[in-house]
Amino acid sequence: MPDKSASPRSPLPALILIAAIVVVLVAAFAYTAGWLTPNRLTPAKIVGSLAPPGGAVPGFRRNHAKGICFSGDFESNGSGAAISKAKMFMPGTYPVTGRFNLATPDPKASDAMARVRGLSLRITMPDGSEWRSAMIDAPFFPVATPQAFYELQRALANKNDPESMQKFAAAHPEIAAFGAWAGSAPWTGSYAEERYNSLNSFVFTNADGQDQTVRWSFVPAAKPENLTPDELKQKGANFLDAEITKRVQSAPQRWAMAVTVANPGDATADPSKAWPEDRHTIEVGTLVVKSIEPEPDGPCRDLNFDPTVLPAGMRVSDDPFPAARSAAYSVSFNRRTAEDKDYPHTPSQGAQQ
Ligand code: HEM
Repeated sequence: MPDKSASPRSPLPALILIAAIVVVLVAAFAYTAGWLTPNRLTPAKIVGSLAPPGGAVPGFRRNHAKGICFSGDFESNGSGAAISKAKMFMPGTYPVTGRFNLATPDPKASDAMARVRGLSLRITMPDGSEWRSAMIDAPFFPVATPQAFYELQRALANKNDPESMQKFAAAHPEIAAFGAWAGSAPWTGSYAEERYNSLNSFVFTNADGQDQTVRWSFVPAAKPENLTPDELKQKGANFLDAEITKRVQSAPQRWAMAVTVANPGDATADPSKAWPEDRHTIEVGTLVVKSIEPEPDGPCRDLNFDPTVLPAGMRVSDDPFPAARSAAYSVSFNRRTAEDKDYPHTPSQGAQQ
């Protein structure tokens, strides 16, 4: 018989446990939302910092907002298989969707004002795997960390403190080399005459399981013809789009893909540090740009050239940028595609990330 005189079990411990679980869940949510760490750098904050003076331009990329799409092929010569088992390094030809672009958050910026030009690529392999990459023509990045990139945007936008950039440069001396490059490097008159660099480091793994840390560049076949400052000034605001459209109509344009392997001790986690020129470099194939399509009707508009979309045989390294970029590009992609009505074109196929 049950002992009716015994007191019923107290519900208190169960209630305390439930309350504790609720507290942990609320704390996890608050942490994720950044409420407990207001100074933590979030992808939304970093993307917010990229707005031009008049505010973000709805419907457009939050950086590298001005650009033009292209289609073409990657012709692999097979040499890349020695360092990566990625399918795109097997001998063969693989379709490419890409975008030439300018490093500005303003889609109406004049081409003569944008110092940095970019090349974005998506190579699709027969098994459906993809390689995406977004490179620039600078030989190194202005800053060493994603946090410094955010602080740079804040310093550039800080109109209340005339010394904000001097203070930034004192705290981030690596920016001096970039300033020297930006002030002295020649300007060409064509996207086709630029060399584009990954700057970030990645790890390639070959079929034998050997890892090597690498960077890559796309080296133009076209000879760079430098513009004088006067010639640059006389160019129209959109001369680069007009030039590349005409040039590709008359002949496909080519870039050799060169993969550079790090030596032990090279700065793999810091894209503001170029590696010495003598590093082992393998030419693995050729990018052939065959047609140019305006961005509004083009296949690149609703692509996110997330640098962490990598096939088997490639992975991110100790470089913190690709992960930070991936998170920021996703915020930018989500914002711009949600603002579709503000962009001068509605894709019939819907957005793809
Ligand atoms: C923490 C550092 C960085 C941040 C926060 C950042 C942010 C962004 C954002 C928000 C976009 C627009 C993405 C979209 O809407 O699809 C973008 C595009 C781009 N970024 Fe970055 N970026 C960073 C570093 C870099 C680096 C290191 C490179 C080159 C080595 C680079 C090259 C590009 C290029 C070429 C594009 C154009 C991509 C396209 O055509 O869609 N960025 N960046």
